[in-house]
Parts: sequence; C-alpha cells; structure tokens
Amino acid sequence: MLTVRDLAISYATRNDKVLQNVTFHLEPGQIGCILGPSGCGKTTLLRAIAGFIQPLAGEIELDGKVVSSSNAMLPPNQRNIGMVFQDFALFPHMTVAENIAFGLRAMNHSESAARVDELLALVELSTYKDVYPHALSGGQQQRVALARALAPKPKLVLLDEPFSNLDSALREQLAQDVRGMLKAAGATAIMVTHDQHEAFAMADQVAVLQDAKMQQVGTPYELYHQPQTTFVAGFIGEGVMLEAKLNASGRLETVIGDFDAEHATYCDGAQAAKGQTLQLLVRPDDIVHDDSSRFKAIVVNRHFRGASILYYLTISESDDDQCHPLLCLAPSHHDHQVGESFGIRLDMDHLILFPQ
Ligand SMILES: Nc1ncnc2c1ncn2[C@@H]1O[C@H](COP(=O)(O)OP(=O)(O)OP(=O)(O)O)[C@@H](O)[C@H]1O
Repeated sequence: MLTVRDLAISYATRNDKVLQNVTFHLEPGQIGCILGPSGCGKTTLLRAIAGFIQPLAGEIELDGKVVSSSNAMLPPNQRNIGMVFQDFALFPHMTVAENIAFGLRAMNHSESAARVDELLALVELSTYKDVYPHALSGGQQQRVALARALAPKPKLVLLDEPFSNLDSALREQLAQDVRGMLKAAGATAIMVTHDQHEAFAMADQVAVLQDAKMQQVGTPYELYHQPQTTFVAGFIGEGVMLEAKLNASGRLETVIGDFDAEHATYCDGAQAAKGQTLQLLVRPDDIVHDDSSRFKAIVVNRHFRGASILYYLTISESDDDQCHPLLCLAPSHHDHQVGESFGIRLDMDHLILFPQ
C-alpha cells in the first residue's frame, strides 16, 4: 500500500538533510507508527507522504504508483489521503455530522447522510450528531476528526501526534480505541508520536527515527526484545546493560549466572570473540523473583504499579565487588521494601549484545 524508498529531504534554509535513506513499507490495512525524539524528522516524513514536501532523493509509492520523487509530485489533494491533526482542526461553526460530511460533498445528500451515520456509529458518537465541537470532550473531538478523515474512504490516514492534547492518563486507552476504529474501517494508517506507549498500543509496525535516519522498523515485540542499536534499546522500554564476558567455552558470564551464547545476537558492531567483554540488554521482565536462587539483590528503590512493582536493584558478586544495577518487574504480591534483599534469576529468550 505505502512504500517509502531511500527518502532524503532537506529544507531550503538548511545545508543538512532532515531525512536520509529512510525506507519502510506498509501493507493494506496495517497501522504504522513513526516514533522518535523531538526534532528527528517525524513530521517532515508525514508531510512528505501527504505531498507537502518534495524529496531530494528517493521516492514514495502509494498503491503501486510513485506519488513523490525528486522529479515528480502528485499534488496533496489528488493523493486520497485523510489527515488527523494534533489540534483536531474541527470546524467550530459546524455540527459533528456536518464536520464528518465535509469531505463528502461529491456524494448526493442521501449517500452522504448514510455514510455519516455509518461513521458516527463507528466512533460511537451517534447521539452527538447535532452537537457543536465546543460541547465535546477532547477525546470526543478526536473521534470526530478521525471520522471526518475516514469518511471519503482514503487510501491512507495520517495521524500527527493525535493524543498530545489529551490527558496523559487516557492516551494509551485512546490509542487502543483509535486502533480498533481504524481496524474496523479497514484503513491503512500512519501515526507520528514520540511516546512509545502510544506506538505500542496502536501500531502493527513501528519505525524508529533518530537524527534523520531510520534506526529500525519492526513490530513492538521486535523493538522491545530484539533492538538492533543501542539507541533503540535505550529509547524503547526500560532496561539495563549488564556486563557480560564471552568465555572460552562460548558462554556468557554475568554477575547473575552464565548462559549459552550460541543464539545470541551481536548488534552495533559487537564481536562474538572469545574473551570479549560485552553489554547484555536486560529488560525488567527478564529478571524473575525467585527466592530459591543463589543470586540475591538489594532493593534500592521501587515503583508500585498496581499489578506489578518495578524494583531498582543492585547486585554484587562479593561484598567488596562493584555493584551492578538491575531492574525487576515482579508481581506486586512480592512486596519488598527498600534495603531488603531477595533472590533473582535471569530468564531470557533473546540474548542481545552490544559493544562495551
Ligand atoms: N520549515 C522548516 N524549515 C527548516 N527546518 C525545518 C522546517 N521544519 C522542520 N525543520 C527542522 O527539521 C528537523 C526535523 O523537524 P520535524 O518537525 O520533522 O521533527 P519532529 O520529529 O516532528 O519533531 P517534534 O517531535 O518536536 O515535532 C528539525 O531540526 C527542525 O528544526
């Protein structure tokens, strides 16, 4: 449905590239997310897909047709793309139904009214049909903006930080709701965000951008458990880098046991050379609370999260040895206070190693 190939973009006022060699692909019906820190080029990429910025190099293909390249540009209004903006951009003088019908002017009245009713049902706002935007909550306004974008059955829906003006506690739930609505409409969509929780709740595929370059494209699971760069490992999810030495028998020695390194993944230039000291990515859910373990860690801090507690731990091989920080996500019935110690063991499916 959408292919972005080796895209490079620069602004006239700058010498450097704001995007460089950006490549990713979305299948019909998939929801993609462009995730990255402020200034990495997310909005620029979205605007390029919408047709507002011409690439310096590379191309954008929509539904099998090149719509943007350095020598050809299909105008934005001919791309059949729907947009949901950060501030929702609803027309204040129009009712909910009139806002949704805005893009349906080519249809006759009864067709348009039927489509509006269909979308009102999809976004669960049928009873708000004749209400004006100022009388809606932020979340309801956003659903109207989504319905308006979906109304003309666009090939692609672009959502630019759609949750940033909403209560942070609700964002993850809203992201899941919007995902459900996009899936029910069979839409292909791309959202831009700097919030990984929103990206995980919403996307089938997440593209991580940093400093103008695509770092990694993958499912939320792949980005969390199999990051390919230290940036992605640090930007996505919590975790620590634990010193790990590859011994002569091909096992990784760590302060919390040793492991067969046969299926380990070496990233960012890490070498699988015997005797090498590396960094092992350890997520909080890789550390299991186990009182029968010979490895004991001390609680230095804790965050109660309801069903679980995130423990900040330190562990050392002996009393005078260096302390290694660890995170452990344990079910909250394992209730330990700061200063206490408990047994832990490492339970990992993926050994991801980075250079020291
Ligand atoms: N019209 C412009 N002219 C020149 N430089 C621009 C223009 N728009 C954006 N930039 C620059 O391009 C880079 C990428 O900006 P962009 O808005 O795409 O980033 P972003 O990842 O969306 O950031 P944020 O999350 O803060 O919105 C930034 O360094 C920004 O200053």
